[in-house]
Amino acid sequence: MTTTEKSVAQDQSHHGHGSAEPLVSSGSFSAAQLIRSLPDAVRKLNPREQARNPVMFIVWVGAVVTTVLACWHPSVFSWVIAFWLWFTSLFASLAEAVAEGRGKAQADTLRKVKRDTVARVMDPDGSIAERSGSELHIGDLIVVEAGETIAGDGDVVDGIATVDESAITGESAPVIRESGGDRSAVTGGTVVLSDRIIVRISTAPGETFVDRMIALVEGAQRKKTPNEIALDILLASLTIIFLLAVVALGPMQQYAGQTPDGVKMIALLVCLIPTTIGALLSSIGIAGMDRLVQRNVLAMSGRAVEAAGDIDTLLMDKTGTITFGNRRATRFTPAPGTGAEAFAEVVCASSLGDDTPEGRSIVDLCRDEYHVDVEAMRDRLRGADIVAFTAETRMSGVDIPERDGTRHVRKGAADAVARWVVQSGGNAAVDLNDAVDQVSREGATPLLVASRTGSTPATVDGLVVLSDVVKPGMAERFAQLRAMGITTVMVTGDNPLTAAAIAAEAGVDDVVAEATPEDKLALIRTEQNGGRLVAMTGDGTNDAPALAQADVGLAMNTGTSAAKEAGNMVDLDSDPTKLIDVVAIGKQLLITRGALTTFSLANDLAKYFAILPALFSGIYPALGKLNVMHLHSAQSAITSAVIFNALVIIALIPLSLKGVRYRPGSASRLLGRNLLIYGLGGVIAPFLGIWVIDLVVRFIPGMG
Ligand SMILES: Nc1ncnc2c1ncn2[C@@H]1O[C@H](COP(=O)(O)OP(=O)(O)OP(=O)(O)O)[C@@H](O)[C@H]1O
Ligand SMILES: [K+]
Ligand SMILES: [Mg+2]
Repeated sequence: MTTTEKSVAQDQSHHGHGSAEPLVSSGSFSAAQLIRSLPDAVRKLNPREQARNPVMFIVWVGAVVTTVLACWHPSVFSWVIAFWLWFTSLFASLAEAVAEGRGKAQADTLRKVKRDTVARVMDPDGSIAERSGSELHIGDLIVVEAGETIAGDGDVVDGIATVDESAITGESAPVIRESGGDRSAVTGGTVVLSDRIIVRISTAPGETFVDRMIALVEGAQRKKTPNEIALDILLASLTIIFLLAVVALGPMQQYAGQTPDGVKMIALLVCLIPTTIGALLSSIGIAGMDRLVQRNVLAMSGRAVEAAGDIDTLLMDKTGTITFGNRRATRFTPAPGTGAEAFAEVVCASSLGDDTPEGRSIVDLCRDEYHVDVEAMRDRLRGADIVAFTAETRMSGVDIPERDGTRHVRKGAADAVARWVVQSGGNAAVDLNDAVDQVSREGATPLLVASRTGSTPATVDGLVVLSDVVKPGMAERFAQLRAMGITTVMVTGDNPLTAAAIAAEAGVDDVVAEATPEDKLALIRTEQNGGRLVAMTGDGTNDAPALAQADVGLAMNTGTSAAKEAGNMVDLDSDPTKLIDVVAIGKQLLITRGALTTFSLANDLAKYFAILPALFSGIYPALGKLNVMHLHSAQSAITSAVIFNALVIIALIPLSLKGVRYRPGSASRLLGRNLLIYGLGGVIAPFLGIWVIDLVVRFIPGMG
């Protein structure tokens, strides 16, 4: 076994792990995190930071004004309220600081990966110059050999190597990176273990994958999602309504012959406005992203995480996503009348210029099994025109100038080659059709090989069999997706029979074969026009348009740079069924936000009714009868409410970070259950909490 083969085996076994892991890892949380984040939370109390959150900004302004009033007319009551309003602001900042703090350690680890490396840059004339990794430009070609660190992100344009990506993926098994195929992307900071590759730099220093990962885990570039903005607007509107309602109390009190008390009115306002969800909203979002990072998925936008929670359809490509993606030639079948050796010569000619992994595996088979003199063949093909493989033509080949006219050789998908044969007046309906179907039904990929010289009709020469292996554990994971209400569709450029065979083995719901990149894109648009949210996973450059169009575009880390750039998520483990976790985490995020919003609003409403009787019984004695909890006085009631309001934030930080439990099931039942727990709980909690706090607060001197 060569090093390369050995690591392929490791690569494959490592993919298998994913299937046995739990559905959603609940985030960790410890009280120590609260203490550690305290300095950051204090830093967040500056007005610029506070102004980003309308609800909490009102609390902050309230705390400032109350402090001024307390200095002006000092009283125990004013000072107690001022203190607890500052605590409210601090607790809210703490929620965000704790959520952000969890990414900081990870960011520090990643920074170590980013240390500057010297790159050997290949100039157009072939000479090599050493340059610092931070001075690389897009398009530069760098040479990396065994034992060296890759200086920047890019695609392998020449060679094949095993690469240690553990610094980024945490996975110790080396992976293969090679030119030409869908496993060409390399990440700056990873280490080449064997062989030598030439990499074309695809990202500018400072904007690399690791840079983006650091920004992501630190939450530095976190933007509010449209849903969060909508909720912010709703909360701000509620805040304005309550502000007006509280201001209107002033004249009412004056009318009743009392001087309005500024501190009391500010305290009442803070109790009424939705501070709980206002304080926890951003930490819920950050925690969602963080949970994905824990699962080795990098989400480039919060919007994608939310969309994942509502996905209806999942599209996947076949090779490299459902299968391992090292499609290799395993046997040749010549057409009747063509000799095995003659056929191997033709196949070899068609593949010598084909720089895809499939093409190289064909040349290997020609040399090893059919004893073709590959070097002699290479010499003979010097003046020939290479026809490179494209996903549109689904063919590759070569045009060789010969004495009696140009000899055209093509190999590719059976339907594409058949069309090429018919176009030149040849007969594609050869005796190989049964063999093609047979190979396809096994789930292998048949490539037809055909040729013609000058203007004579083309003939089919034979068949190449490419084999690939379905990643283990697919069927049960797709069954889980089905239970979540998600339809799985395999879209592949391969022929319908092969596609159907692999689809059956992998257990997907639907399959689309012979799809070009445009077809994949069109399929997503059709789904989206039908009002469905679509996720796409893929690894190839030909998947990039679809990855960009999908609501959730999950690119495999093994894929090409183009795919990783186009998608809005990257799975470092390159496991398409990871989408199950992504969906679960997205759903959990939406559910958690819904639950805490329900709780917050119910809570505020209940607080109002809990303290109203005690507050106004001085003005309207009849209200005193409604003071069912026998709160001590107006002052103690409002103080208790403010304290309760602040403590609720602290109490709910763990839930906002860990998320509400999510199990696949009917959405309406889940909604009903959450309304019951968080709606009813939100109504009852303030009555209990304020009653208990009031029992203590009443002993503070000056509480009436
Ligand atoms: N090097 C090659 N030369 C000629 N034909 C090829 C070559 N590689 C693949 N093909 C043919 O082209 C078809 C499409 O390949 P492509 O890699 O574009 O598929 P795809 O759309 O990415 O689908 P998937 O990745 O799911 O197989 C293959 O099924 C195969 O028949
Ligand atoms: K409140
Ligand atoms: Mg592909």
